[in-house]
Amino acid sequence: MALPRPRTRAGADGLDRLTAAPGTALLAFDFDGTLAPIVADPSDARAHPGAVSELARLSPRVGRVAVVTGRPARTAVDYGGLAGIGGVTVLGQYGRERWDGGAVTTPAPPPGVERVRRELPGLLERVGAPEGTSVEDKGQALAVHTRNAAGPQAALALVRPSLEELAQRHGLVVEPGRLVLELRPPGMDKGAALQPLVREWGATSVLYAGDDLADLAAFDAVEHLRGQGVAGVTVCSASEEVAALAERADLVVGGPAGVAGLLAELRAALPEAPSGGEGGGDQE
Ligand SMILES: O=P(O)(O)OC[C@H]1O[C@H](O[C@H]2O[C@H](CO)[C@@H](O)[C@H](O)[C@H]2O)[C@H](O)[C@@H](O)[C@@H]1O
Repeated sequence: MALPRPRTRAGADGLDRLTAAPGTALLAFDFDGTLAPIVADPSDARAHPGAVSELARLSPRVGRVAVVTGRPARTAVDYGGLAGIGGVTVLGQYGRERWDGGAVTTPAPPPGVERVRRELPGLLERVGAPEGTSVEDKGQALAVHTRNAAGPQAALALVRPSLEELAQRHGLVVEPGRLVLELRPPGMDKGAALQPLVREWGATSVLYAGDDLADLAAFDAVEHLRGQGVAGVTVCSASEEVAALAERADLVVGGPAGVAGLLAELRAALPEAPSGGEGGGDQE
């Protein structure tokens, strides 16, 4: 299969420049919904096997690979099998955490997180959150999931006003996602996380793939970087749950399996890695 042609001129230029100079390309990916198929229980999420194996093969052929996720960095490393792949950086919790093949660097969460942790169970009970609503405690943030409620969208709409009030009262923001509302610290987003990586590695091109609303900030960053001479391609890992990314992206592929396919096509378009270069993990 041939590498697909982005539907925008800027995206096509971005992909051309990436394949012409892969050694200074940054490939960045969201985790859930992009590298990992969406599943009912967040703790069951694992990267698509094809995506992981293609990342391992691609990593030695490009400048750098990054995963930019709302998950804790360590969770993405473990669920993604990323510790076995060299040249990968993981920015977790929307860029508050960083893993580079070693320990995770993470700041202390602001005090509002602990206050929200204490108040959340009582609040969900008071507003009548239906059975199946669950809380994922990520240390730096708390996520309220409704995927397993009988009416997931209605449940989300029911709890949203109270969660917004709670977040605001404790200096947090609400990050909406796929049948989830996260209460997290302000001041960081995936775009603010991505841009310093591009500068740090002197990337001349960047590809960013995502599936959810939080990835729009990274799409914004790619478009901003184009204005600064960094070529860019945005990729939507499409689903029936989110329309906004497909409308914006240069390339649209069918979920994590489609991302794996795109990575295979990209690899085929790049020169071979130096011998022995593929798949080696960073030292932990
Ligand atoms: O930035 P991401 O890597 O996309 O992470 C965003 C959130 O994804 C996870 O929730 C989503 O995936 C779950 C597992 O497939 C699914 O059950 C849930 O409905 C989705 O919203 C994760 O649990 C969150 O912590 C992430 O922030």
